[in-house]
Amino acid sequence: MSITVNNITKSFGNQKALDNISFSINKGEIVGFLGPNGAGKSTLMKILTTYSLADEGEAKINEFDVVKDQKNVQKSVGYLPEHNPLYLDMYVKEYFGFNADVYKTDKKRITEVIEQTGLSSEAHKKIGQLSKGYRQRVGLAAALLHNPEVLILDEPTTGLDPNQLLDIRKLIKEIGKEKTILLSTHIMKEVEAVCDRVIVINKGALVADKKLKELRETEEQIIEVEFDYRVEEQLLQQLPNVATVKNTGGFIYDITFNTNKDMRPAVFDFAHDNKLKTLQLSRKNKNLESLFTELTQ
Ligand SMILES: Nc1ncnc2c1ncn2[C@@H]1O[C@H](COP(=O)(O)OP(=O)(O)OP(=O)(O)O)[C@@H](O)[C@H]1O
Repeated sequence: MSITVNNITKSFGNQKALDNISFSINKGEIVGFLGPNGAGKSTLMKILTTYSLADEGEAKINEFDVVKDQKNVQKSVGYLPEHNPLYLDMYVKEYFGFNADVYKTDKKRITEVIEQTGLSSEAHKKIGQLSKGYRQRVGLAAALLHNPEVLILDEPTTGLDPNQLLDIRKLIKEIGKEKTILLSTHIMKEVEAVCDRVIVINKGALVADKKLKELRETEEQIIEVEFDYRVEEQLLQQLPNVATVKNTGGFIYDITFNTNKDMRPAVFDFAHDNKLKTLQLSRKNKNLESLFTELTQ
């Protein structure tokens, strides 16, 4: 296992920031750690990277205990903290040189990470002169410098413009081909774009741990249909697997089904059997964003 979290609990005063959290992450997975503000994401990430201690439970990175074997944990993990603290007066290369000295890393890695994170054109500049997207790249490069197997990224795309956001997501996905990644975010779309699996926490408790594929399969299906005539909603309720029926205006209906099976043919046959004409018929999947809202409400 690359990351193991066993019954971790952490309180600040009488507030429980983490309440008995457990999960494990296999080598090579890219996992989204999703939760609203104050859910406890950063707190757990600080515990995993040895910056903070849990009150109860245990956690391991690459089988090294985060309390008993801190040095090996720090060697195994690269961490991009929230707000990406950087020395703005340093030149990019100078900053990596400084980090390489602190972590006793081979300086050859500097050129490698500059290339890997697409920083070549900016490497001669001061960090303070860089755009936010490039500063994120510097943070990522610094986390990669000692070539760790596991990366822990705390909200790596917050505050980026849409283009920078896409670039950084692409870069993380690329890096994820070689590393295990746990990245925190508020945004379900980000998880969809980058991750294979999502762990959702809310108010310190784990509320979901699913592969994206599974989540998509459990989604409800909504069929939007327009007939040429009014239909009693009760009649539509008789279709198999119907959860709800809603008239959304005119002769248009949103029918929600609790099944993965494509229900468009059943709706089409229903219209035919009831001597109705189908003017339009489309399937909409309940999006993952609304699923997140439900889980964290
Ligand atoms: N050092 C601290 N002292 C007191 N309370 C803290 C401390 N660190 C975190 N907390 C509290 O613990 C809870 C969890 O905070 P945490 O920063 O882990 O949430 P988060 O999910 O990372 O939120 P965000 O998405 O806003 O960054 C919050 O209520 C926060 O105020």
